[in-house]
Amino acid sequence: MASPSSSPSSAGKQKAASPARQPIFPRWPESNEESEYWEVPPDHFLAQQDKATSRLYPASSSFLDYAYLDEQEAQAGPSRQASASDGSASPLPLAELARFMEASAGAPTAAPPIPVGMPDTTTLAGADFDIDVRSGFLPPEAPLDRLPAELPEAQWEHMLQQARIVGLKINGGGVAVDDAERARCRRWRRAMRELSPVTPSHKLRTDIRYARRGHVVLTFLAHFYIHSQPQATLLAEKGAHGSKTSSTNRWLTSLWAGKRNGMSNEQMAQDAQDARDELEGKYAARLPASISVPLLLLSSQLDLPPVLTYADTVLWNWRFKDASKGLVASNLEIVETFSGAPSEDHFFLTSLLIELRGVSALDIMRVCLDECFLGDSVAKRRVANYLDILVEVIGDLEQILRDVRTDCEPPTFYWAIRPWFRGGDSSPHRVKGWIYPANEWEDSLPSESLTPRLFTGPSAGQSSLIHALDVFFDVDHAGTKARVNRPPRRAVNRDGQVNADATDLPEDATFMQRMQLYMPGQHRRFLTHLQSLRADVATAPPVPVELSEGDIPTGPAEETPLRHLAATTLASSPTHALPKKYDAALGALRSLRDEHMRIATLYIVSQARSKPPPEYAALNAEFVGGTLEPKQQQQLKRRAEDEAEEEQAKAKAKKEAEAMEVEEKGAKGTGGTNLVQFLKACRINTVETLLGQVQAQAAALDEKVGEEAADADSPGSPHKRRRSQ
Ligand code: HEM
Repeated sequence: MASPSSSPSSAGKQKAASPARQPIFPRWPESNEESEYWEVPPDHFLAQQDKATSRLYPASSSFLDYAYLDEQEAQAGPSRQASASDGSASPLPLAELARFMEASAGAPTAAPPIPVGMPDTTTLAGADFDIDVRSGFLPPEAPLDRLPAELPEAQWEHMLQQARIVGLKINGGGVAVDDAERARCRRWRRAMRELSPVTPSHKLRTDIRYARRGHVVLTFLAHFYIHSQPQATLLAEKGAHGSKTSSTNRWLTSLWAGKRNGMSNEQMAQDAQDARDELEGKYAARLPASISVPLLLLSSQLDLPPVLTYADTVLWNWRFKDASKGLVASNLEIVETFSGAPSEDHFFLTSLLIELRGVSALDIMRVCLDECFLGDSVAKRRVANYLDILVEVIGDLEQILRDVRTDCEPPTFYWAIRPWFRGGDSSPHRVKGWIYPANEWEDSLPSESLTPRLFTGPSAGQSSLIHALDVFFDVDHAGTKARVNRPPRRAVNRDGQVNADATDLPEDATFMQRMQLYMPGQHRRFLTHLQSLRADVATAPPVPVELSEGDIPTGPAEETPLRHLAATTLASSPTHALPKKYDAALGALRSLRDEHMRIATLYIVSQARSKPPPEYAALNAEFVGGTLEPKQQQQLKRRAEDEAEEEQAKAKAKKEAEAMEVEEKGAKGTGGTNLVQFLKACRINTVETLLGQVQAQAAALDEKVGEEAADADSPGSPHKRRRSQ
């Protein structure tokens, strides 16, 4: 809470000082500012990504060298250099590509000057951050839903279409999948390996809509390729311990190899080898060059990691049902799914509709920020009114989220959809990380000589909208700020030095920060920009009762404009509506998180405790590639089920023992914070941002909702897994 000693005069001071104040941020974010904010450690995937790119194109630094690609491309269209507005032939920073495109498409290249002393909140819906006043974080035009046949990249579309025709199944499919189907899927994966990589053509390099579609297709192919392979772990583990399974399986594979299925001898031998290789996990975490080479390039261009992201599954994965009706909720449909199940469509659509409704939230944030910087009595009244509308909008977001239940079945979501999303950081049994050969030479190297790279799969936690709301209200996941009854978690010592050790950050903070790295570059920069809008706090920040002056964190602890205005208003006129409205809007955000937590409990935690439906029953490796009599199949199926049950019981006992140990130690997150704790922490961070007395009440309610799920934690919490990244 704003300390009464600091607050009464600060609004006045701020206003008085404003004419002399310089704009808080430049119109275009400076790259050094960004790199300061996002110090990417050398072993981070972004750094690795740059390395991979430079291996492929040695002349490039951290960005693609388009000149090199142009040279390579026989039928290049008008060269980039010729069309670049500055006439420079040097590599174009990739993050600038979209801006360049917008500029060349006739979008305004320069904004009118910002009056001195006023922050540039116009960019909250600015083209430079790829945010549109009508569509927010969604592109205003429907994304491209297919790369045209005349482009070389059409081969990716073809393979995606084939993936659906052969019916790729998660982990090779359950026990119901027959040999012929398995063989078809194996041949699809072989075709992916045999395909020569196509580097992005001129069209994809110069038209962002094409580049985005390319990323969508390649990331779907990547996840199809990795996750449709049979789970070979059981076999590998048992084989390593000399169990019979390995030899049984060899027998099955050779038995299967005796079937012709219309293949030549050579093809049969090849396929039998593939079946063995897949069972041994040879390709389990290694992308073929036909996917990884263009994916690394396009990812670099779009400033995204080379993995399926929220942008691929939601932001760029929709079309109009009827082009003439435009961007209205009832007129949108999802383009790509893995399972083809209506539940998956609805799952993505829920997020899409949230983004669409969120456009109003962005608009309100923008006008509020304008008013905050004026900060006079009229502005305060206006902000209070805008916050009323924001409560309604956030309420709508909650309703949309609640409605996910209408058409998305929890078991289908958990067993048939979610497993496709896993990134390389969360393969439950296999070696962590995926291998991305960066060129054909690397593709010929054995996996052991290449470094696996860790990426997280898509999560709506990558939605810039929710992050933007957090920043706007000043919800502090990093724990660097003092809040009522809460000292900053990242302590400042008596000498005033901030303990900047990242390992001290709570996991909810590192997760939220990491999620920003999976957003399209421009959206990430938008959040950085939004975070840079600080109230110019002339007076000392509030001092929590337990801390003395020397403990107050510096720098990052500055308040955001809205919170500052609300806090100073509370201090100077406790009955003013503004602080109450601020708390009410935060209450709506907390309520959204309450609902989200219920959803996560229903869709993940509860499902993880239940048995999978037969069609998704864990596949025993012995089924893979084997041809069995129905009686033998039954026997093996029973054995597989017994084993799965036994393993579940063991995992449960282990987890309980771990939980008890953690409780005894009173330590938090020794083995990584679990999913429930994580979501709960996000909600607590929201509650702690409240200014008023309602906080104690809200915290109590928080506990209650938390208890609904506290004892029901997912053994495979993705959050737990992410800790290793
Ligand atoms: C069936 C629907 C959903 C389920 C099962 C679900 C599940 C989860 C889970 C397990 C997490 C923890 C982090 C992770 O593993 O990714 C998470 C985080 C998150 N999810 Fe969802 N989610 C759903 C829908 C949504 C939607 C529609 C949105 C909004 C667009 C959303 C926004 C978030 C955010 C912002 C986080 C980060 C934590 C927070 O801010 O509270 N989720 N979700």
